[in-house]
Amino acid sequence: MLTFIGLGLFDETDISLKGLSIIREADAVFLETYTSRLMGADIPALESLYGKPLRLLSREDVEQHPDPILDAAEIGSAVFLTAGDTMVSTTHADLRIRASERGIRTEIVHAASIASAVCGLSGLQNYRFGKSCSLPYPEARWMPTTPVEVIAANLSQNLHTLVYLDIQNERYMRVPEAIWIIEEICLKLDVTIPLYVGIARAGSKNPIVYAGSADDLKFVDFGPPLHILIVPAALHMMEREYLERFANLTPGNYPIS
Ligand SMILES: C[S@@+](CC[C@H](N)C(=O)[O-])C[C@H]1O[C@@H](n2cnc3c(N)ncnc32)[C@H](O)[C@@H]1O
Repeated sequence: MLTFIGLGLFDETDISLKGLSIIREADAVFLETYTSRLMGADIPALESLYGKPLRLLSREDVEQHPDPILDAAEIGSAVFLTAGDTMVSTTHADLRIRASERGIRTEIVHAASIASAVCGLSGLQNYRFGKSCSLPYPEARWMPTTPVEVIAANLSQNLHTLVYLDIQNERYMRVPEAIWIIEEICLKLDVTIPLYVGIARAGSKNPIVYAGSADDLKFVDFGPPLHILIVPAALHMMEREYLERFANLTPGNYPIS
């Protein structure tokens, strides 16, 4: 049996009671830390809550060499843990398919995801989001323009864009550096983004949400990671009022629908 369990957004207390009891009964507990992280909990805190040692997995372990996970699930009960919801913006559907091909039963225990948390924190309506994108750190001369192409396509259809920010080992992309990168790509593609919403530490006691132009947000201190960015389409009246109340948006020169 292989159970995919979401850990929620910030620390060890964000897991569901259902998820926790399955982990406590499990024979093998795997945790992947490359798609997202619980920034408010370290590995010893998780192990102490679960009463189990964790086996940490890299992207290669999951995507290229998943046999140790599947072997454990074949002979006993294995759990596969991910921050957020295990099946949101991750590649874990592939692992579930591989398990099924080997005749291993699977189940999912859902959890809060950044994809839904951003709606509550920003007031931007869930049904108005288009395709999301990921923003990688540029490397040497490599700076893919795809994220801005996705944003521009969404803006042309009056849809919001959720931009996931890169995580590389202990390096976490912050909102201001993401905006610098996006604005540089915008210059190349001749795209204008009038408004951004930056969010830090969703699920913690002190999430930060700021809305403003690139020039406003490039210099805001959002504090420690994780961070995420939204490029809103033209705002509905209630979205605008929400951002003014909860995200320091100053009434100004941005599109209203
Ligand atoms: C690829 S997504 C994985 C989403 C995860 N499976 C979920 O359902 O929440 C990871 C990215 O989402 C953003 N993110 C995840 N959790 C966050 C949080 N608590 N606060 C702010 N941003 C977060 C970061 O940009 C991070 O790099």
